[in-house]
Formats: sequence, structure tokens, C-alpha cells
Amino acid sequence: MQHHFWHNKWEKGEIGFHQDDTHPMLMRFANELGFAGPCRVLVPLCGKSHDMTYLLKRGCEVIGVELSQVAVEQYFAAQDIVPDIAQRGDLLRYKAPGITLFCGDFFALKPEYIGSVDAVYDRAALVALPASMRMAYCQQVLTLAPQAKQLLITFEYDQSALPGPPFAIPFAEIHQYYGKHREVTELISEPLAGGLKGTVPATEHAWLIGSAPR
Ligand SMILES: C[S@@+](CC[C@H](N)C(=O)[O-])C[C@H]1O[C@@H](n2cnc3c(N)ncnc32)[C@H](O)[C@@H]1O
Repeated sequence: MQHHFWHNKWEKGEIGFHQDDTHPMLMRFANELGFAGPCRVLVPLCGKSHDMTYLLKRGCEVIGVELSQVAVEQYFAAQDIVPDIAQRGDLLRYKAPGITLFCGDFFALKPEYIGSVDAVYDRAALVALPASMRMAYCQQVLTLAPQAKQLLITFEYDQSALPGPPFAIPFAEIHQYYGKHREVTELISEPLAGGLKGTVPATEHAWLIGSAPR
């Protein structure tokens, strides 16, 4: 997806992907993933997700990355937090106790900006990207978080029924991106209540991408 597509969505407030509550699959598997202090969790393409606040409340340190300044500023405003803002390479770094959000292109983020990462939480990030960008996205995740385990949430549905995003991503594709050096385990799959965008039957899947052997 081009940057202007997402900037446009945030400027118009067309953010149907944003959830009012913590994602149930995050709550369900947080213990299994070790999402508790002092775990440092990378949240790619984070939007202004409440899932970050849930992770913070569990004592995690959150490192988010988001293209839209509207999203980043709305996140901190909603938490009543005034972050410290500084330039970091091509990104703006918003920092507050326990949470750092980088505003800019995920592909411009460098490992030295974020330090070591214990876990990755991907909800509506991989599925937000067209097929042409997904391999590069997953390689960037592995570059930024080479040792980390990951909770990945995806959808499966008839892609011909909806153009996406979110896109349908079958297991074979996830295996293609992460399966070479990591164990990929399905934690759960459930029918999406009401269907995707209220119309298309879909299943939602949670995957554990195992940490790299040390
Ligand atoms: C479908 S939304 C999901 C947001 C969040 N993960 C959630 O669960 O609400 C995808 C987000 O990715 C952001 N995004 C898209 N491309 C990006 C990029 N190249 N770098 C950083 N963020 C990006 C968009 O602005 C949007 O907020």
C-alpha cells in the first residue's frame, strides 16, 4: 500500500481496523508469549492500538512503529501522556515511560534505534500489506528482532470477494516468510463473528512464530 493511502485513511478518520478493546487473542495468549515485564515488545504498524496499553499494563516495554503522525499523536493524547519528541534518522521518536513510538516508515527503522527486542506483536500489520510488500516486511521484522518470538494474527477468506486490506494470508505464505529458520505453530483459528467488514465469511488465526535458537 502506498503511504498516501494510509495518511488519507487517518486524516479522514476511516479507521475501521481500530478496535475499542484489547484484541481477545492477545489477552488469551499473552502468558504463553511471555508478554509481561521486563519483555520488550515490538509492535509494527501499530496505529493507536489499545493493545499497546494492555502490554504496558502487563509491565512490558512497548516499541511501536507507525506511519501516521495523526495516529501517534492521538494515541498519546488519549492516554493523557506528553511524550518527549526527537528526530531519529528519518523517523520521529515519541518517548514516554515504558513506551516509544517511532513515527515514519517501518522500513526506515534501524535495529540500533530500538535495541534488543524479546517479542513481536503483529495484529493488522502483515495483513495490511499487499503481497508485493510482505516478504520485505517480514525480513525487516527479522532484522529488527532477530531473536524474538512473535504473536501473529491473520485472516483467511475468499480474496476474490474483497480486495483488501486486510488481505487473506494462508499458512503456506506465513511458512514461506518465517518458516525457514523458525517454528510456526497455529495457536487458534476461529470464525470471525459477523464476517470480514460485516459481509465476507472469514476465519481469524493466531500464530506463534518461535524465537530463534540461541
Ligand atoms: C490496518 S492498520 C493496523 C493498526 C494497528 N496494528 C491496529 O491493530 O489497530 C495498519 C497501520 O499500518 C500503518 N502503516 C502502513 N504502512 C506503514 C509503513 N510503511 N510504516 C509504518 N506504518 C505503516 C498505517 O498507517 C495503519 O495505521
